[in-house]
Amino acid sequence: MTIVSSPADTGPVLRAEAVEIVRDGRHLLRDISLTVRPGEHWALLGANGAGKSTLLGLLGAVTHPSRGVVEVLGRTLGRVDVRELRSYLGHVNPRHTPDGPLRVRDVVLTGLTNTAALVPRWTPTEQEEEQADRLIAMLGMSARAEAGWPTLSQGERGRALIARALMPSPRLLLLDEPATGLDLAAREQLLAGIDGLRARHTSLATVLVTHHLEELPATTTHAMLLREGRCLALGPVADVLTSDLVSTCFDHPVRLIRSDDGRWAARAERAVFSAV
Ligand SMILES: Nc1ncnc2c1ncn2[C@@H]1O[C@H](COP(=O)(O)OP(=O)(O)OP(=O)(O)O)[C@@H](O)[C@H]1O
Repeated sequence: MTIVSSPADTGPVLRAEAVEIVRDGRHLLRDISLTVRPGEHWALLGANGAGKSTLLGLLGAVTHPSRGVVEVLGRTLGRVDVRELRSYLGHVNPRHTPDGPLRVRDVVLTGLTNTAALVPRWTPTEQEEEQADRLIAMLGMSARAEAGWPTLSQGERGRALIARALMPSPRLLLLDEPATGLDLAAREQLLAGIDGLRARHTSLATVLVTHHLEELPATTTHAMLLREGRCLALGPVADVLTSDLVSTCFDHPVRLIRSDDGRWAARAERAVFSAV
């Protein structure tokens, strides 16, 4: 599989400059600037309501900024057909609900038309069918390819939705809390799947939203910390994922631990009570 088909194949995959989003007179995002290059894997972290999903909506060409500039795959929002632009992106929304009694392979194929159901009178080519089967295999789902969507576990759905998002061979994959609702084994399988995907497709860029550091794949290269709609810090993970910055971000003292396998864990700092 080649992950190359999109406008403006060179340069940053995403660029936001001095972006603001205002709704009902309230700033949901303020002064956000960010550049994502091919091969970078960003984590977007912040407490509930910090603005992560709002920012991902901008980066996925779903919404427009109130002020500032957003370029997605080299195209400036506001000057481009966003529906066409979106067809070049992979966007994994764990709340995606397929329309109708679809099998896993059908749901993956709907990634090509970016629809909830199979488009009437649309028939995938042989190559597209093969692509779907390759992606299903890559995400470890071959044994469930013929299964009906309602019979899947949450973890299986998560992996099938990543395969769906990869159908248009995107250069950019956006993942909105992909581990939500997964049990321990399913989460670990999902993270291994994301690590494997990044290793195989070295120019793919990803942005993953979460509020749990334990849900970050080891291959995460960069992070942005959002707090109350503002960027608290951004850059390589070694600079940004520190106990001090994460404590400020979540308004709670935490100790950050990075284990030998490259994964992170956060522990709340306990208050020390002295005996009287
Ligand atoms: N269309 C809208 N109009 C008004 N307020 C909105 C709108 N969309 C989101 N908000 C508010 O903007 C803030 C940021 O929401 P957002 O969903 O981006 O946060 P988040 O960081 O993804 O949170 P969570 O971790 O809880 O999912 C929240 O206070 C939310 O209520």
